[in-house]
Amino acid sequence: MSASILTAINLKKKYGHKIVFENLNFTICENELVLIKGPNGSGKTTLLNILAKYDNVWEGVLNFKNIDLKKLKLHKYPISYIPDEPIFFEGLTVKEHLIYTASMFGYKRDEIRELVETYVNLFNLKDYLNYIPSQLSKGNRQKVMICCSLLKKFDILIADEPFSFLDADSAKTLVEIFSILKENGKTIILSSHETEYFKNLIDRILELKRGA
Ligand SMILES: Nc1ncnc2c1ncn2[C@@H]1O[C@H](COP(=O)(O)OP(=O)(O)OP(=O)(O)O)[C@@H](O)[C@H]1O
Repeated sequence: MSASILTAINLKKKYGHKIVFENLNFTICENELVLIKGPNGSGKTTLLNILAKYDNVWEGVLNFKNIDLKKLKLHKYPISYIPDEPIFFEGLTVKEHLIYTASMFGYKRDEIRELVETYVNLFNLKDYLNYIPSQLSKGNRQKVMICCSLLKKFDILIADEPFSFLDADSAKTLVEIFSILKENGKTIILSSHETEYFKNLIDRILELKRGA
């Protein structure tokens, strides 16, 4: 059994008086692919946003290898996130997004060029490099977001409905990437209604109940 990488103790999230979840406890181990399941509105996106530091208003404890995640600054954050709705920088082209993202993680110039080229080819984004993401289709925007998230250095990759707008080839590519990440010891946490794509990679299911 691998060592634990992420531990949640008594997590609680509420919006006003509405409790999304409370007393939520779980441990995720290194190298696991964990599927977060639950009906619409059960709090999957809410939980992933908390894990990804997109949401800092919650109660409880979240530890990454015994380090309090709340205390880790963003530039040292070990989790990369593919959110369900892509978020981009105003006015930057696809190419600039990819280069800028990779350059924040200490890669050398040649490494950045090679990495960006690899992901651009994997997701067929070559024709869109000089576009602003808002000019692209939903699927291509999603692919740019996926590439940006993969260009970061991380121990854990979190993805919220990453297959939603992808065509079959891109979905297959993403599953292959998940498989390679797992081979390289990474941990993956994802929420998806399209489990058919990656069912063979799932190690464990974490089920959220409505109003749990
Ligand atoms: N900003 C917000 N303000 C108030 N309530 C919110 C907010 N965001 C989410 N919620 C509520 O929190 C609950 C959980 O929402 P969440 O989006 O996490 O569910 P989900 O499991 O991801 O749903 P789905 O499967 O539909 O994507 C819902 O009841 C939702 O209405």
